[in-house]
Amino acid sequence: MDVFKVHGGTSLSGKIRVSGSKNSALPLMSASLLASGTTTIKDVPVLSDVLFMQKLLGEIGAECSRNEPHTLSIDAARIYKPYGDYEIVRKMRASICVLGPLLARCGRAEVSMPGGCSIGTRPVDLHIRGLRELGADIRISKGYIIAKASKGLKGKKIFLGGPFGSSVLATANVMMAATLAEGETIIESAACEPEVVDLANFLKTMGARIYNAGSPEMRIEGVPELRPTNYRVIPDRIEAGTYMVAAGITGGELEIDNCRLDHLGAVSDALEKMGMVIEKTTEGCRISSGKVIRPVDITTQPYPGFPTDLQAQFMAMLSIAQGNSVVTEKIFPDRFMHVPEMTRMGALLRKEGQCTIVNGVPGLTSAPIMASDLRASAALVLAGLAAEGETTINRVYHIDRGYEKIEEKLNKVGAEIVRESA
Ligand SMILES: CC(=O)N[C@H]1[C@@H](OP(=O)(O)OP(=O)(O)OC[C@H]2O[C@@H](n3ccc(=O)[nH]c3=O)[C@H](O)[C@@H]2O)O[C@H](CO)[C@@H](O)[C@@H]1O
Ligand SMILES: C=C(OP(=O)(O)O)C(=O)O
Repeated sequence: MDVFKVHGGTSLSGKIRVSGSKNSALPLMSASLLASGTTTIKDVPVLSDVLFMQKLLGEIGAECSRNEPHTLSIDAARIYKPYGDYEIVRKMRASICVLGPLLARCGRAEVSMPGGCSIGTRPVDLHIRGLRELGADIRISKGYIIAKASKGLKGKKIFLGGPFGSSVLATANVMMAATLAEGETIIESAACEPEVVDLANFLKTMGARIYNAGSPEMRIEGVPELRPTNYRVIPDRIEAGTYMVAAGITGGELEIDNCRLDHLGAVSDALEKMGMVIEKTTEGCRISSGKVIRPVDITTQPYPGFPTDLQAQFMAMLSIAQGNSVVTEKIFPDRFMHVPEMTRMGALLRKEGQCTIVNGVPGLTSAPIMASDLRASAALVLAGLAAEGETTINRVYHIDRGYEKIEEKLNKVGAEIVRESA
């Protein structure tokens, strides 16, 4: 298992390029199963999650190949096994996204209950409820979701809200299945995340009829079939937000290319309140640190609210702010695995229910620490960049799920991170 040795204390400066979005690319790859033929997706990041999805699609029968490093071709002419094996699906939450397309195209699917980051309980009841509403017969057996729709799927008005609001991947699954259903589907309480809109745009280029994606009430008119397409994935807003924090936590200045500021409204707002200056550039943005980091309260919410996937990274920066902040997690109330690790680095954090109170300290100190999940790992890298001395981060395989060459990108702008095989 690889470890990172992060030598902190240097201000970052220079230009960094954000990769294509992981959370967009993965559902797009599954959606390519909806059409017989070869779909090409550009700007697909090279990540372990993408490799897992390629493996899963390959076992289903769709051949994946990369002509260029970031261009992925998926030949879904034949599907010989509408099946998602536990050994792959347990590794990655997004693998549940093959369920809707397989059901719509083959009339049946058998997919293991998914895994993903250890960030608390992650049920799939909304996925199942949505697909059942479209007429699928679904049962759970031995950890597998077994779905059948021998007479096809039928459009319907479906309420997809759960106890924590909308669900990104349940919206994706139901939307994909509904593209080939008979008649009209309306998804109420649909997720509005940019990745959902990207998926809708992708499906539209395949011939799907989708209206109002990005609003809580989305409408889909079913069509008899979809065709393969060529498409470019949107930039990864979470990776961009992570690099914005990297500039702030090191008192530096970064130009961030391939970044959509319009997807980062709540994030930019929080950073500006913390004293950062953000300017739009043709390729993305330039972000410069203020004289001090000011505290700010953050509450994670569905888009356009503050993203849960940046909560840990912001906590790292708030831990050295001049004052106290409250971080409230409203999407995954237990997503605080980074708290004990940051505490080992001298952060003053007190968890109370779904909040963590952050008492800003003048600086962090290095320590051996353990990455527990993807975004917690990124947050620990950021904390390591700000800390005096050398921080050793164990289990960085988590970070390889969602950040392409993070150490190379950060080292180019002045960081000192060494990857070692332990
Ligand atoms: C691959 C991918 O895109 N992952 C993202 C996606 O995950 P994912 O789509 O799995 O997250 P959801 O949007 O579904 O989760 C939102 C909330 O709904 C709950 N819920 C979800 C499904 C369900 O059937 N029942 C239910 O109660 C969840 O426990 C959570 O409290 O959105 C999350 C929230 O923005 C992000 O943190 C993840 O990075
Ligand atoms: C939680 C994440 O991923 P997943 O949903 O695949 O676990 C993430 O991208 O931060």
